[in-house]
Amino acid sequence: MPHSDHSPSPARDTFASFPPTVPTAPLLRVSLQKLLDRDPEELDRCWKACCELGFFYLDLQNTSSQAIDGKALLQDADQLFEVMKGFFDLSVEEKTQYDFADKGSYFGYKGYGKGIVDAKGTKDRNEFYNISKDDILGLSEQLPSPDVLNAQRDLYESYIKSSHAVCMLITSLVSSRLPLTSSAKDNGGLEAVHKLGSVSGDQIRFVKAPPQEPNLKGVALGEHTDFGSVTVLFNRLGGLQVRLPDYIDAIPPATHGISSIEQQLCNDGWAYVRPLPGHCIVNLGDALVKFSDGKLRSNIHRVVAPPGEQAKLTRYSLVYFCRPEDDVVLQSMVEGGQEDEEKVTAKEWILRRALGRRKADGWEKSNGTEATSMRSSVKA
Ligand SMILES: O=C(O)CCC(=O)C(=O)O
Ligand SMILES: [Fe+2]
Repeated sequence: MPHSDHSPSPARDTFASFPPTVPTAPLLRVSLQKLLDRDPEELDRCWKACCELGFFYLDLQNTSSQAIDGKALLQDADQLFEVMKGFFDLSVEEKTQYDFADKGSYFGYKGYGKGIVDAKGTKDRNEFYNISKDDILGLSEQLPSPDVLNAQRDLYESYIKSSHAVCMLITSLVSSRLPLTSSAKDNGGLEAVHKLGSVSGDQIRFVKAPPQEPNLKGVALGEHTDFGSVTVLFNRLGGLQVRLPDYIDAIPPATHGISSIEQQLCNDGWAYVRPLPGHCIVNLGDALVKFSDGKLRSNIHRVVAPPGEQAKLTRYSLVYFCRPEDDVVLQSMVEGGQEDEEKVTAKEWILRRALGRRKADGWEKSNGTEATSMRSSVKA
């Protein structure tokens, strides 16, 4: 059974083995320290990445700031990779006790094959465990969770606070550059709708994808845009792909040797994201597209089998999703922005999108801002 395999776990050194044979996405590398220092060039580069691709690397090394300690965040992430392995090693029966989808919640466990990856209802090939920020910070009731995870609440709290701070740094940068309406400015801009201490759908996600059959056009996690505002992602093996807009070219492979399946997986603008040690990947979600009336980009991405020799390894990833406060209406906050007919709150939006992907016929209803993501030019 794929979800109870004991294939080798990736250690830090597996970062080095990303193959030179596949095209990769040219994500900008942005320095956290320089952003904290308000380095004008770095702020410009980060803003550009948010508008053009909506994905960039954030270098967390060598930060000396009290505001956000990048090294501590990296250490928390390292520890959480171990914690999640301990959890995923539990029996399927035990893990399934923590699936709360039938109670209308996307927190807790999602078993292997219990989500869909396309409109045809094809089953996913990964497991998730979602931990609510509000649960950990005592803003909501504590959900049942297994002992192996309960023991780590202090670690989650530390990771949540640092990741949220990273998200707020990005949020405040884009808030300062967007032409916000005067009422949005008076109300405190984008930061004011993402307060750590307010009730929201913010969450940690643990992901495990076992090795996929090599002859399969395997998609572990179907193409999607993220539902919320800013995502902080740690992965160590390849497999994440972004679908590049037509104004951004992939970095060609350094050497020959791409497999025919990998080649097919790079059709239509798809390119692999190379994991970088010491960095997280930051990407923007649908809520920022809506608040900015499409000026910011929430790019389509998916997870396929890791490329090359990495395909034999089990892939883990760790995510923090920062989302608007539950009762915030997802609508334009910029001058001249289009009025959305539908006044949907962040809570309704996330529930619709997250739980729709758990139903065989839920694909269309659970779509987000993919159409905006596939537009062919940057909005002026
Ligand atoms: O595992 C990854 O690298 C990406 C995961 C992801 O996109 C998600 O959970 O939304
Ligand atoms: Fe995602």
